[in-house]
Amino acid sequence: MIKVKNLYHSYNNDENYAVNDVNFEIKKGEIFGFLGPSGAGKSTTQNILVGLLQLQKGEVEVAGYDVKHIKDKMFNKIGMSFEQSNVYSKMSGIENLEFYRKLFDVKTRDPKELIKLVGLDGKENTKAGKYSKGMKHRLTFARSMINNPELWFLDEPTTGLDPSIAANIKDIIKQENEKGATVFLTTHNMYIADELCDRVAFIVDGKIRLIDSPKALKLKYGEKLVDVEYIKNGELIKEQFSTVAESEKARIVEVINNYDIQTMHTKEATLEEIFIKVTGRGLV
Ligand SMILES: Nc1ncnc2c1ncn2[C@@H]1O[C@H](COP(=O)(O)OP(=O)(O)OP(=O)(O)O)[C@@H](O)[C@H]1O
Repeated sequence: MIKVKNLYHSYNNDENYAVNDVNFEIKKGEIFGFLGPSGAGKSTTQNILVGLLQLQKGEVEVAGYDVKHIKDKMFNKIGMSFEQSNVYSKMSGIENLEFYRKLFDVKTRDPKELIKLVGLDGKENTKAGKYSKGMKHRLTFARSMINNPELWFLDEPTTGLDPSIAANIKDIIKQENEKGATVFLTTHNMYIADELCDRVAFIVDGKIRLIDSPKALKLKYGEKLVDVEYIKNGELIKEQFSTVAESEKARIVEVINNYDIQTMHTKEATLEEIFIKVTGRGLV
């Protein structure tokens, strides 16, 4: 669905690259997370992919189109929901969607259905200029789905939303993906990436440091430990065991068989910890 080969971009046309020899491929049906701190080169890469920035150097294919020669038809296949909500403030929510759907020459979705899906029903006739930041964000998100995109670019789709609305947005992303949409997700948020992505790329200083599935990364970088709390002689005991060392494995079984277990947790590395370990950088 996306092929990127030896991609470079310099804003000043010098050797100071915002994107520096980036390579990756995204298969149909994948949710691919592009993760990195501020200034890493995420937006620059994404903007080249969707034609907002001109390709300077490298090869980029998006939904079967070479972005060197972008055809209008490519936009029938893609959807974009970026962090800066750019809705028309003098139009209502529903008018924004009705207006936008006319730009496509493929079958589009019913604006009322989309308004409901993102929880803006009851506010569909209010001018978008009167919407809160989160509501504008949801309207932009709904708008990005109007052409049933095969390839969906999402930039920080849950940032600034309250937890229940963010959970709803995550569910919609999962549902659309199950229906076949390929997702390119740009974020600093490791939790959403961990929950949604089939694979993630870590990008820092314009370079991809690693691409893998969150599960494989956790297996590779996670510590094989388990924290156990149990009651012994009326006292709460906390102990940590290795799940690899034979003697400690036997001890876990012994504790389970003989004492009242209160809590038991594996010490799985978070994506954020892995990011720091791999790149030596935090995510902000
Ligand atoms: N229009 C521009 N002109 C000059 N330099 C720019 C421009 N846009 C971005 N840059 C620089 O390019 C580099 C990559 O920026 P980019 O916006 O792609 O990062 P990002 O990972 O998307 O960051 P954020 O998470 O903050 O959006 C940064 O050093 C940034 O300062």
